[in-house]
Amino acid sequence: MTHKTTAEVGEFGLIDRISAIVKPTLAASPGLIAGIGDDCAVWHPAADMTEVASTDLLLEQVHFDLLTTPVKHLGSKAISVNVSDICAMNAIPRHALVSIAVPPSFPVEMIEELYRGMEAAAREYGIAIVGGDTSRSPSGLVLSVTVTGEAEEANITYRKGAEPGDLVCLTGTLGGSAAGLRVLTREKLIMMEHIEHNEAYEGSIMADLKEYSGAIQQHLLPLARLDIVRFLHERRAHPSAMIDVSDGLGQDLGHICSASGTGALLQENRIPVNSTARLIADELQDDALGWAIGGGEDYQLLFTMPHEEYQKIADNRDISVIGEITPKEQGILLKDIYGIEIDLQSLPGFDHFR
Ligand SMILES: Nc1ncnc2c1ncn2[C@@H]1O[C@H](COP(=O)(O)OP(=O)(O)OP(=O)(O)O)[C@@H](O)[C@H]1O
Ligand SMILES: Cc1ncc(C[n+]2csc(CCOP(=O)(O)O)c2C)c(N)n1
Ligand SMILES: [Mg+2]
Repeated sequence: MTHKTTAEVGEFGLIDRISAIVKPTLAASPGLIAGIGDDCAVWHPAADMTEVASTDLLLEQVHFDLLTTPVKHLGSKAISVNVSDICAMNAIPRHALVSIAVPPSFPVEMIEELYRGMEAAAREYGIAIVGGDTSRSPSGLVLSVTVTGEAEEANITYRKGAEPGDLVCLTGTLGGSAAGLRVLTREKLIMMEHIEHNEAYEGSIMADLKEYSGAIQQHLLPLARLDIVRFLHERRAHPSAMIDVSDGLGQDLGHICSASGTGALLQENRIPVNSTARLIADELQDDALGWAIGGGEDYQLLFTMPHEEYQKIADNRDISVIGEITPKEQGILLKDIYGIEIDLQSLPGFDHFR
């Protein structure tokens, strides 16, 4: 592969290349009037729909390590984590704006690969990438993605709205992303040690990561649960409150409970822990349930629903009932397999400043 520097193509040359890569996504926005190339993107929202918008930052060494993350995967993940926030409002994602700050040493081909990942994810979710911003970064790659979405006003689901007696529901499994990150970090450290001691790092000493792929995939390429949002719409089933699990089950359930003014009681034996995470926890002598509760980055949907409403979706094997909403005074508790109740808020979740 040849390597061009950003200095060779210049800012506008780079934007032209980016524009060409994301062009196929524009077909997803029939209401689009102007995409990349003017001071603003312009589109017609669908009639009678309410707009939602969300933005998230991804920083090198905070959200990703380029030694363990293929840039194409990173591009897809940057789109997915934002689409996940739109899904958490029970809305359908429509448009994305992507801003990047790039270190001068970063080859243009890697930026193109990053955008190929974004384009693939955008196609998967049916959203159009319609603009962004480009800058030099003095240290590390920075990505900022903003996604808009649409929903009928009555469908929009907030963190508030949970009521005592509602079931607490969760899509998919948890803990996979944290487990995947642990394996990737371990492999990186082994590689660095070999380099430090001037030893070859070759196939014979590289771990076979195949058996860990379920967790590594969950970490590098999480999928926003737009499939579940579409399913809820099809069944006309309305969650009373919803959030996506980005910082860990304990903390994100805490957000639903504090916004709704409720407590919750979860059953440990009902929490669907990723099976590869269990395998990895055994090997690393770590705790897969701890990753499920506090690891974060699984991007599953956590929602609450009255019993009658839940009957509309009870046949979906990918949605687990993990507990119930309780009055605020009862706290936010996890009943473990021995029947002992643990304060979920006392378990650590992800916090950028702690
Ligand atoms: N710097 C900021 N300025 C203004 N609003 C902010 C800022 N940071 C966060 N917010 C707002 O605070 C709320 C909570 O943000 P937070 O980032 O915790 O949620 P999230 O994006 O759903 O979670 P995650 O970032 O883990 O995916 C959101 O409404 C967000 O728009
Ligand atoms: C290099 C590296 N170190 C640590 C982590 C773990 N991590 C980073 S952000 C986050 C929560 C969601 O972030 P946000 O709240 O900003 O959406 C988690 C669990 C990682 N992915 N890569
Ligand atoms: Mg955020």
